[in-house]
Amino acid sequence: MLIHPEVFDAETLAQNIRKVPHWPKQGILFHDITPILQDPKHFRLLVDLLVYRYMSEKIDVVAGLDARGFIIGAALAYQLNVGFVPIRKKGKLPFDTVSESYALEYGEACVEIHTDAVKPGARVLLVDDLVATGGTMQAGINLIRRLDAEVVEAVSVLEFSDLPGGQLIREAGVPLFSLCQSEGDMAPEA
Ligand SMILES: O=P(O)(O)OC[C@H]1O[C@H](OP(=O)(O)OP(=O)(O)O)[C@H](O)[C@@H]1O
Ligand SMILES: Nc1ncnc2[nH]cnc12
Repeated sequence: MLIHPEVFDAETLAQNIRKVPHWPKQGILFHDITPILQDPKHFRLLVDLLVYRYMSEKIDVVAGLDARGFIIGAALAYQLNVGFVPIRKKGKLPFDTVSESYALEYGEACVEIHTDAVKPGARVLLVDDLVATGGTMQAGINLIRRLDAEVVEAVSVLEFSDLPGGQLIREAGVPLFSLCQSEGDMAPEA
């Protein structure tokens, strides 16, 4: 049975995101969603809020970004009764892939998707835990578009509203739905 969104709201989720200063490097305030996942009520709330949003939409497949997008995306796909496609960090997928490189606040990364993972014209929901610079989500959008499929909406648990990531995604023509917004990912001076 689904938790109705009026029973719990997304503020409950925001309160369960742990902030870890100076991880993975000095100056970054890491927003850790694992406390949501490890509590069955909050994990269900997170997934059910998204199930309610998309259960009446025509979605062909959910794609999840490595790594926490796998957890949320797979649970959502299961409930929506559609398939799940992983978009993985470089070198992990065994079959033919297309790749996109991008910059993170704390380094560089490259993500890949199997070339047969989504059909041309498929309506895809793209899921990750967080949008900071938007580089990861944008790379995922580019991959899906390169397979001639459509990103119906990009979904995140948390969006940093003081970074341009969300805006960039929307300007790329993809609606972004974030359950929570937060300002500032800079850790206080040590
Ligand atoms: O909007 P962006 O600036 O691209 O940042 C967001 C990404 O950063 C984090 O993952 P990370 O790359 O740290 O990898 P991980 O999932 O392996 O922890 C997060 O889970 C997003 O995928
Ligand atoms: N501050 C942050 N916390 C968690 N994931 C991130 N990805 C990029 N910046 C991040």
